Amino acid sequence: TQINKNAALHPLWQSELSVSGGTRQSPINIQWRDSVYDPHLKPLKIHYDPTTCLYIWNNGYSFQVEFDDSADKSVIMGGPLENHYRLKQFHFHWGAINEWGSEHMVDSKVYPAELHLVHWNPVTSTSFEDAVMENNGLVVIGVFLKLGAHHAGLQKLVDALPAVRHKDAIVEFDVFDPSCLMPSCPDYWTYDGSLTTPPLTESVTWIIKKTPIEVDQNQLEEFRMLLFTSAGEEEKRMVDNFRPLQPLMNRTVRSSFR
Ligand SMILES: NS(=O)(=O)c1ccc(B(O)O)cc1
Ligand SMILES: [Zn+2]
Repeated sequence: TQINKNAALHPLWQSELSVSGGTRQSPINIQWRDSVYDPHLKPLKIHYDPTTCLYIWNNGYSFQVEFDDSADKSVIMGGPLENHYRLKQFHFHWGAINEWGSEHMVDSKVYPAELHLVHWNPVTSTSFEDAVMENNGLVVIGVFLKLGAHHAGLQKLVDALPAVRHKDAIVEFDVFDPSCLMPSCPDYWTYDGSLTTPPLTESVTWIIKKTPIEVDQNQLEEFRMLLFTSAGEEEKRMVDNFRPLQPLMNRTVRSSFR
């Protein structure tokens, strides 16, 4: 398998080679012209219950908002999916500057940040942890962030970031509807891939939204004030927490739009 040229990006991935024998690793560069329109792809249906939001925490490589996934309250279905999937958490990846930060790219265009909404299949798995190891146990929706207008929905998240500045910090985050982070355009690409951080398991159906959401400079800069490090340690700013591009190998990216 291809050895990542710039794997020495971040301690988390420093020792990383492409998962030995990995044939469906993520992220990838989506070549628009090579994607294949699939008329059988249905519209994605999203029903998030804002009261299932639990807390926000700094896990040492991103900030993450966790949801109560003990019932089918916040679910997605349709699109390329055969059944419904439960929302477990969402998090972001971003750069030190606006010139890079996203994990996926579109025709080699990189965005300053990327949102991942992580869901698991309660029909074939009994828990998220099981689903991580299951073929197609997970669905991650990727949404690109671009520099532009202030995002009022995101600001509620941004206002909580100072409280989770250090690794392992956690703060209650009671009512939040992540649908507000979804672009209104229904168009997406979909392909079979993997987690982009260890364990890098090849269990993810990726759904990448074509249209980015806009956030402003101050909001991006708040992301960059988070720390990889715990309280008391020498401070390391949490930036560039994205994985290098992985080879497409024998995969086709399908599009829901012509
Ligand atoms: N970055 S990602 O969405 O591929 C992802 C999601 C979940 C986990 B995990 O729960 O370990 C790791 C990476
Ligand atoms: Zn991610």
